[in-house]
Amino acid sequence: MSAPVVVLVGPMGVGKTTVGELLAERLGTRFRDSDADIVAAQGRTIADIFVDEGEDRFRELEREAVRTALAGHDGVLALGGGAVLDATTRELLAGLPVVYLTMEVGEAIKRSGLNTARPLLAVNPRQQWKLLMEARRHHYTDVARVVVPTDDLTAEEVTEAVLEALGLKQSSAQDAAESGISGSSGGSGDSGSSGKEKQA
Ligand SMILES: Nc1ncnc2c1ncn2[C@@H]1O[C@H](COP(=O)(O)OP(=O)(O)O)[C@@H](O)[C@H]1O
Ligand SMILES: O=C(O)C1=C[C@@H](OP(=O)(O)O)[C@@H](O)[C@H](O)C1
Ligand SMILES: [Mg+2]
Repeated sequence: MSAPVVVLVGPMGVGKTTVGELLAERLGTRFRDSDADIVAAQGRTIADIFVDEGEDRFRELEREAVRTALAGHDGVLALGGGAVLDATTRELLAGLPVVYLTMEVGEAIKRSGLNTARPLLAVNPRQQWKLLMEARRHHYTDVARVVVPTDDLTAEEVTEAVLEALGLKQSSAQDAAESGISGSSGGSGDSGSSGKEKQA
């Protein structure tokens, strides 16, 4: 049975979809996103599913979408921000290379606050985001192998930090060997922001 090489979790707008695509490119593997799978299967937007059938129904669809993706995908998988609310999903994530992308509330509002595609933030986004994080933060932490803060980083920088945090980044010696450069010294100027192992 295949298993994803990276699973991204974290709040709405933190960059799971964006960084997931970049990671898949860097790793030469495929990208999958539970929200996109739901939209494709349902032929409706996430916002329409929430309006037509409510959040509970969306969570059911999400549970099945995540289960299917976890069982049949060996690339990078981005989950919707609320997927970790489901206990079965959290169990399925045990032992996998799960990365929790984090950001502060101000950054969250910049990235997604005014985006009506995310119905849970449509009204009073700052307060909603804080409430959601209070309810979810411990789940993200529980399922994650590593935590990668994303404030003040570009999506490309977050991608590098994720690779580094999971030990998937080639050393500069390997990079140099593959690109035919010998006697390399010094890095690319890449600094800081590597992910940290989650505290027990
Ligand atoms: N590191 C980043 N810095 C600034 N903006 C970002 C970053 N990562 C993603 N974004 C932007 O934030 C928005 C939400 O990103 P997205 O990947 O959809 O997040 P998620 O899938 O976690 O909800 C998009 O407009 C995206 O371009
Ligand atoms: O956090 C959530 O409850 C949600 C996050 C969204 O995905 P992103 O985290 O990719 O924005 C999407 O699944 C839906 O709008 C609900
Ligand atoms: Mg997304």
